[in-house]
Amino acid sequence: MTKTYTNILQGERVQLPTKYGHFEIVPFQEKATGIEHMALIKGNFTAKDTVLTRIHSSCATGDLFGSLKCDCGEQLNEAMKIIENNGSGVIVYLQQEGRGIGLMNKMKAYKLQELGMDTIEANIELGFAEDERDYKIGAEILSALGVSKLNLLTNNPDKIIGLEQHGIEIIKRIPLIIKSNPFNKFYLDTKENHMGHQLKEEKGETQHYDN
Ligand SMILES: Nc1nc2c(ncn2[C@@H]2O[C@H](COP(=O)(O)OP(=O)(O)OP(=O)(O)O)[C@@H](O)[C@H]2O)c(=O)[nH]1
Ligand SMILES: [Zn+2]
Repeated sequence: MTKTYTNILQGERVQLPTKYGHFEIVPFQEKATGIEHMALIKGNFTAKDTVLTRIHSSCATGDLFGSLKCDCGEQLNEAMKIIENNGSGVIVYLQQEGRGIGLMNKMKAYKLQELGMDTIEANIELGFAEDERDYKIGAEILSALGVSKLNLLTNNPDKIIGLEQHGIEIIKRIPLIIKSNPFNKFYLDTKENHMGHQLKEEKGETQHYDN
């Protein structure tokens, strides 16, 4: 049954057995644009629970094809494993390809990176901000699922700010650090040194390595 919220429609929630564990999946559609997102859900929670959550922006190259140029695919798989082990949690999968610039532009950005630019310079050269995403729809999807307090799996401080701006409370950040490889080392270094991503071990925080 479709449910209607302010900016989104929520579709049918169904079972999704995966190689990482048994989840449920539910689609969402933005009313204004028709853009579709989805949430992967494990277990039961109530409004007062702090829910282990990953907000993941789509990366077709990494998530579908296992690209080694970024850490997205491994982060997604790792988040599913962590939530499965936890027994409950949510992954909100947002259609925000290329940090919100879309696939055509992301490939233009990759071409510029082949010519020597870093991931930020390439976006700027194309006339975009370094990151075009916002987390309003992500926050609305969480609200639709009855989630308002999170332990958030991320290295990206912008996600915390972006969700808090839309009424979601972040209780704890849990790093999601993937070992670098020769193809993504420069990209990960750029995220750490110029985009504020926290990719080093912090005192008191649990590390997750995908080996
Ligand atoms: N424009 C652009 N986008 C990229 C590039 N490499 C990866 N992406 C996109 O970057 C986004 C990464 O999303 P996430 O993995 O959710 O988030 P993140 O900002 O890396 O933060 P984490 O939560 O720490 O993973 C995806 O939308 C990818 O498609 C690139 O070189 N240029
Ligand atoms: Zn990626």
